Amino acid sequence: MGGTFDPIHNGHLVAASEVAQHFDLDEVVFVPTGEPYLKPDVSPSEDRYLMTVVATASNPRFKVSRVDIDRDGPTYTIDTLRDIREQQPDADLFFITGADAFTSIVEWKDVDELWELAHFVAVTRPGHQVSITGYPPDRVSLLEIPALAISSTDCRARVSAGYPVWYLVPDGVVQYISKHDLYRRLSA
Ligand SMILES: Nc1ncnc2c1ncn2[C@@H]1O[C@H](COP(=O)(O)OP(=O)(O)OP(=O)(O)O)[C@@H](O)[C@H]1O
Ligand SMILES: O=C(O)c1ccc[n+]([C@@H]2O[C@H](COP(=O)([O-])O)[C@@H](O)[C@H]2O)c1
Repeated sequence: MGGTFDPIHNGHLVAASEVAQHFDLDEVVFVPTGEPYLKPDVSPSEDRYLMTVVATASNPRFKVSRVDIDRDGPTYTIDTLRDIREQQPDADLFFITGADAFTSIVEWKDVDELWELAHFVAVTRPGHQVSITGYPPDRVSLLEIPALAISSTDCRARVSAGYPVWYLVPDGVVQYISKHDLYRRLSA
């Protein structure tokens, strides 16, 4: 599951857990982006990586990969999947996206090759419509999951405005945000 995770929140974790259960996955690898070229002004990748480590630590089936943050340049999923394929040549790969991310996939780099490297799972997300019609049916699935209307944007705005993010993000992530003074000085 790729994401900017700025910060990781319970919507991400529920999505990963639901997909793992539905597709009987051995593990879910969270891959924080290095340079998400469509998102300006993200927090340092090490902070986003460490929050992802903290958030996933209690689940033995959840892992975190550094492939995107250790690669220079803009982050493209085609590179993510090639790197993970190289590390795990025998794995059957699934790439998890929310409804909004899946809808933009036609604009992603080398989109036609993506289907060869992984099965894509689009999960439902409140406020976002999604359809998988027209995509390769054996390589793309749609999964309805419990609706959690949480976004990283909203979490950042809440911290900036002095509102709590308890129970929107895991406890360890609340503590990380506080200790490292993240999101206090947003301009918006
Ligand atoms: N509440 C949610 N339910 C389902 N999928 C989600 C949810 N939040 C995020 N996702 C999906 O998780 C992936 C990573 O999301 P990302 O890290 O960009 O979080 P975000 O909440 O969308 O962030 P931002 O608000 O900064 O755009 C994307 O595929 C996104 O669609
Ligand atoms: O490959 C691309 O061109 C591409 C364009 C936009 C997003 N992605 C990937 O989609 C995932 C979710 O991205 P985001 O920006 O919604 O956090 C993350 O793994 C990104 O690297 C990938």
